[in-house]
Amino acid sequence: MSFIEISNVDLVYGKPGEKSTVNDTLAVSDTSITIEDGEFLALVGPSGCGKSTLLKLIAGLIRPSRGSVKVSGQEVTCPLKIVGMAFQNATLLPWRNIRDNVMLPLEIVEPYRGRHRQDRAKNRERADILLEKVGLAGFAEKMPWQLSGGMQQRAQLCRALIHEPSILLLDEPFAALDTFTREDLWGVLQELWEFRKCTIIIVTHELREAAFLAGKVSVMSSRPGRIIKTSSVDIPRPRTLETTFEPQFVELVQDLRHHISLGKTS
Ligand SMILES: Nc1ncnc2c1ncn2[C@@H]1O[C@H](COP(=O)(O)OP(=O)(O)OP(=O)(O)O)[C@@H](O)[C@H]1O
Repeated sequence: MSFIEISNVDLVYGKPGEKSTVNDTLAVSDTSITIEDGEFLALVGPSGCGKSTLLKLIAGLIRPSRGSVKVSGQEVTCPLKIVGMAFQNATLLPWRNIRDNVMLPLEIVEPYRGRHRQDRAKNRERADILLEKVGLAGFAEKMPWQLSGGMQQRAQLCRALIHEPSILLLDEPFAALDTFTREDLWGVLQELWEFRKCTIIIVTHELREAAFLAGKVSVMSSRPGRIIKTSSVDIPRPRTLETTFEPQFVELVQDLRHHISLGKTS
């Protein structure tokens, strides 16, 4: 049994509670994939092929129209508490300082929620450890608008990890950043994964990002999306920017690009 098992899943977006119509969107079709505990998987594919939909299915935010999604052998039927998520734009609350933003999930997710008041000092310490890990020591008391986009994205990663989720889902988390900041954050995320060892699934359009970060990269076809190829990234860690110029890395990126082009025409 794998940690996450997606088996023969179809997902149709339609009007809730209404019969299916020709206007419904078949987002993913007959999609299967398994992900092991502690694995770092990247999902790549053409725009609109259903990558974010797969993340939502794993998080339990939507239910498959057909097939099954299981985590730890259990069918996913509601939003999972063991999931942390981060998206393209850092959505930090502007009226809270960085530390209080990072601590937000502890006020919402059980079992932390019930103990939040008595554990406040301990939780502050947990937030500060994570902030230090991503290079934001000393910024805990700043407000979000006092930080650059890259720094806000670092804080968002801390917020996604504060409740120690077993699964971290990242939907194009660095897409809004410039190339240099983005490449810096690859290193930060790689370190966070080494530190926490949770299962990470990242959706990205940047094939170098996928190859740098992941242990396995799955390519999806155009909509209705399905997995057309999964490649292992057998490049030793920790990976550095120099790694991205090595022949093995360049070949992998070219191969991924080739399969995405094939998936567009299939
Ligand atoms: N809530 C929704 N209602 C109706 N259709 C939707 C909904 N969410 C997504 N879709 C459609 O489902 C398809 C897959 O969308 P999804 O966001 O999963 O793709 P994606 O691969 O993540 O796209 P991108 O790379 O452009 O972000 C798209 O055609 C999209 O328009």
